[in-house]
Amino acid sequence: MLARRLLRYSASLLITRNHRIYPTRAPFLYFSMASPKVGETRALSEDPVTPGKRPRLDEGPSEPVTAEGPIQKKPKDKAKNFAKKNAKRLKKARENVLEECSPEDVQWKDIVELLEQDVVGKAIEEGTEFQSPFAFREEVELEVKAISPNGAGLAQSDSEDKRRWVVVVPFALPGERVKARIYKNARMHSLADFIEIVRPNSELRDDSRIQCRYFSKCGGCQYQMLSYETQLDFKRNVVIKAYKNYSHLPATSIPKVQPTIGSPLQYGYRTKITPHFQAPPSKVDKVELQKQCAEGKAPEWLKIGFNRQGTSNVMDIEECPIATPVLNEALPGVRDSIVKTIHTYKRGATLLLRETLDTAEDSKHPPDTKLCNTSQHASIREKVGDFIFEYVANSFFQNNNVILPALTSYVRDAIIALYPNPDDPARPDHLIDTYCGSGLFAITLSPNFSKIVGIEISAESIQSANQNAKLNNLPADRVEFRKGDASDIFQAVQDFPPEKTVMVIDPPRKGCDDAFIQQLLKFRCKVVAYVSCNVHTQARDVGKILKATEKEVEGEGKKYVLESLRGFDLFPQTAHVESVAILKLV
Ligand SMILES: C[S@@+](CC[C@H](N)C(=O)[O-])C[C@H]1O[C@@H](n2cnc3c(N)ncnc32)[C@H](O)[C@@H]1O
Repeated sequence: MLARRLLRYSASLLITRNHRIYPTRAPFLYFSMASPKVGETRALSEDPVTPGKRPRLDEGPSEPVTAEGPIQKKPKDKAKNFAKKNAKRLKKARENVLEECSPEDVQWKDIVELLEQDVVGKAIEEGTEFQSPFAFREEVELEVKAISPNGAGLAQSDSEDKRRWVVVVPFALPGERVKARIYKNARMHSLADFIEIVRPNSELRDDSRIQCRYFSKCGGCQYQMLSYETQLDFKRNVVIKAYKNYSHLPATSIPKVQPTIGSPLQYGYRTKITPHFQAPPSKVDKVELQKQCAEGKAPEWLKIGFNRQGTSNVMDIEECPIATPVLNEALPGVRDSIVKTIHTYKRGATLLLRETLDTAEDSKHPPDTKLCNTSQHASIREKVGDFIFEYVANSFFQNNNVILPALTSYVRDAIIALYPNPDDPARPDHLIDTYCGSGLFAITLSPNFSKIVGIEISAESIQSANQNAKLNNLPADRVEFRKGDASDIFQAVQDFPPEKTVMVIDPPRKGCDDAFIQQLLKFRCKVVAYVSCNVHTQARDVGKILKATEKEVEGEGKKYVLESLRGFDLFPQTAHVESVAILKLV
């Protein structure tokens, strides 16, 4: 009987606590939940939090579907395979060391805070940290206690035997009572689908604010029910918590986090969207499909859109209110063209819709007309204040154009504020823009610096950046872009005197590597402006930089201090926050 299945591991397992690994006794793991019915998958325990493919409750079973219906497997084999897979997953989960600053790690810290370290420590020692009190697909009522940086509510049951467990429920706010359905059990927590609000927190929630018909199903937005002011406050708290949890700095070294700067547009701001779709199921009758496609009738299995919340299942999306009007106008046509050609696809694909200024020389449109580009390799043009930027459609550029003047001028002003007197000989006038992309910071800050270099790993972006310098009439002997790995830049900038230099750092989500930080510490430029789309890795890196200089100088000489910290809301209605940290050598 599956219900009495006893999984025994004889080898000692390694379990992590606070990122330390230590051996423990070999645990016996009992699963006492009701046995799964044949044909039903159940997550007894899985790798913590990684949302993977899972059967959608509203979409029926997860078996491969053919034109004749689901392929039937022998029930006995299924149960056996399931138990085997589950045992493997559990073993992996127990051995899993969360990567510092990963989304799982960030959430785990909140779970520990909510449950309290003692409770978590005891469960780990007793080997019960994967023994969920909830069954797969169980519907539960929960009290939401906190909100996670990813925008999901962290909830607990008020029944005594289930209280020492967290349930992560999207679209639920602190102070609310919600109904949710468990779909995955992990270490000391479960993931659940939001079902409904039982008791709203009307101080925070007003559902009449929601502007998207897919909200609470699509995984794109989390905060449409909140006032914009509350969204900005939540994001400020994410910055505060990130520095508390990841910088390892004393509270006295962390300045008061300034209020988050909002986006001038809270809907219709996103200049790039990437809807995707899956290929026709292999058993589909291609001839029949082709006929259907020619008539422009979308087959039922074809979904073109974004991932459903918490899954990698695509949901059909016909409009996206956070995308610009130009992209929304183009979307139906792009979708139709896929419907008509879907029979030609052997694999799924991701579409690109990117807003661009019309650059055609023979254009009949008025100046500054915006168009939707769908080609991956086209040249995109946008303006940031008075500056012009061109870049290849599938390369990196910030996706909220309307906030960029505020973001770039904030970075400029925060640097200048450290040396307000233009005649101050100590005022730095050299700028190194690392991870520069197509030159956003180098070019927008160029009026305030006499010599500028940008470094970037993508040859295509460097080509765009050099072209952008020309487009903005910046001579090559003043502004130059060089292809290179940021970890290796300091060889390339030996003509930049550190005492005259400001450095902008804007790395990808994973932050800077140790090689980069070591070289930065050696170079020791006067000011560092660290812009980041992942405040957790930013906090980690800033902590490393400050601690290293503090240790080296031991109270003497120059060290970095964190002058200011502030979030920018590049993505309203979502939980994302961009963070700007200004460091000064004193
Ligand atoms: C977040 S984007 C910032 C781009 C630019 N600052 C902007 O705002 O448009 C990060 C950039 O870092 C580049 N990059 C990633 N790894 C790098 C590395 N090791 N060295 C240099 N550039 C890198 C990426 O190609 C990307 O253009």
